[in-house]
Order: sequence, then C-alpha cells, then structure tokens
Amino acid sequence: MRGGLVASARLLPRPLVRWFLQRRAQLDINENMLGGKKVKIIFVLGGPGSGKGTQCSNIVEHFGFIHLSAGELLRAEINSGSENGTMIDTIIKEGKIVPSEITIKLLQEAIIKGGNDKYIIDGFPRNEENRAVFESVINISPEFVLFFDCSEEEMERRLLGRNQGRSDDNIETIRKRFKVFVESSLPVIEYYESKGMVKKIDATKPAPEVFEDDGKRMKFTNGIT
Ligand SMILES: Nc1ncnc2c1ncn2[C@@H]1O[C@H](COP(=O)(O)OP(=O)(O)O)[C@@H](O)[C@H]1O
Ligand SMILES: Nc1ccn([C@@H]2O[C@H](COP(=O)(O)OP(=O)(O)O)[C@@H](O)[C@H]2O)c(=O)n1
Ligand SMILES: [Mg+2]
Repeated sequence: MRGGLVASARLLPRPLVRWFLQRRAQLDINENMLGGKKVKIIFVLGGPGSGKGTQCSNIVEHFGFIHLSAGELLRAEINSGSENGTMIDTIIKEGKIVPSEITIKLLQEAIIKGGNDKYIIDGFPRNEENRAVFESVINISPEFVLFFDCSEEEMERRLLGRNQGRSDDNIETIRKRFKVFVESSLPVIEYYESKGMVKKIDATKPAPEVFEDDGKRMKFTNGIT
C-alpha cells in the first residue's frame, strides 16, 4: 500500500515504548488549553485493522493516557439512540467518513469530561476535513502522530477475525474502508509527515513486538506518566 511513501530514512520504525520514552521531554513542554485545562493530544492513525486500538490499550496502561477512539465514540452515539444515530450507522456500514462536526463534538465532550490532561486519539483525523475542522474548532495541535503501517493483506486477515460483531467488519465494507483510507486518510498522514510530526510504526509484526521488541524492557516503562 502507499504507506511506504510516507516513510523516510530518518523515520525508521521503532517499538512504541522507545518512542514514548524519547518524546517524554517534549510532552512536558507543550501546553494547550481546552475546557479550562491543559491538554496534550497524540493522534494514532493507520488503516482499519492495523492495531490502533490494541496498542492504545498498551499506551494507556504504561503511559497514563486516556484513550479516545473516534470509531467507538460514534458507535456509542448510535447505541445511545441519538437523533444522528441512524445516519452514523449507515455511513459506518458503507465505510465512509461521518461529517466532522459530529465526530469532533463527541471528541470535545470526551476530552472536557476526561479526568486527565493526556489524550491519545485513535482513528482521527481520518480525512482533511476532520483535520481542518478540529484545528479551527478545537485549536489544538497534536504533540505528534503515530502511524501504524500495515499491509492490506494482514489488515484484512485481522478484521475478518476480529469477531466483535461490527457491521463494518465484512469483506465488502472492508474493501471500501481500505479505499477510503488510501484516498482520504493517507493524505492527512502525508500532511503531518511534511511537518515532521509522524512516527511510523511497523504494525505488521505480532502485537507485543509492535509495542516493544523485547519483553524485558517493559520494566523501564513503570512510573512513566
Ligand atoms: N500486531 C497484531 N498482530 C495480529 N493481530 C493483531 C495485532 N494487533 C491487533 N490485532 C488484532 O487484530 C484485530 C484488529 O485490531 P484493532 O486493535 O482493533 O485494530 P484497529 O483499531 O486499527 O482497527 C483485533 O482482533 C486485534 O486483536
Ligand atoms: N474520524 C472518524 C473515525 C471513524 N469513523 C467511522 O467509524 C468507522 C470505524 O472506525 P474505527 O476507527 O472504529 O475503525 P478501525 O480502524 O478501528 O477498524 C470508520 O470506518 C468510519 O465509518 C468516522 O467516520 N470518522
Ligand atoms: Mg479501532
């Protein structure tokens, strides 16, 4: 897939743990305000099934972030019986992208409600509209952007085995989501890459290796917040 184009020699894939340890100093410097509190945001991007949700759980456990999945917020909105629920449901089943104001409102509410100042936001911004509207409405730049690079073949295998009863994890919708990812989401990654903000992760490897390549190194993550 086109993910390879985003890489550059200085962005050699490294496990997530080392990346977070290296960026700790930067995370302590930048300050953005939302809802009267200082907020630090990291975006996690990557194709459907690249392992964003799985690795965000690791990051939450070891680095004290609150994880917000744009997709999960949208699914919760459907299940809440909101007036937009049917429309969101239809868009997700088609593998398309929900209008930005809906997703950004859900993200904004979750950030303001959250009892923490560090948020890892997964599956957002998924297109240029998401990015531009977030920038103008929320007015916060991410500290950096993690890009989970994974082959379509591997992502398809993972999605078909995900078994969470999702209406979009069927082969027809998966193919549409891959197309949307290449056409709409990769340009966002390229935008952040042009600003030197992207950390590319080799997400094709088994999950423990994506987080770190050596189980023994986990002890160094204790106490890092
Ligand atoms: N590195 C990996 N290797 C194999 N399977 C994985 C890996 N990471 C995640 N998975 C599995 O693949 C599926 C998709 O992972 P998930 O984290 O939900 O991806 P995403 O949020 O990017 O769609 C899940 O069933 C998950 O358990
Ligand atoms: N920023 C976003 C994120 C998700 N979505 C929708 O929600 C679906 C599921 O997103 P997700 O992030 O949970 O999917 P995965 O990449 O985790 O498989 C997407 O295919 C879109 O239809 C969206 O419209 N806008
Ligand atoms: Mg996910």
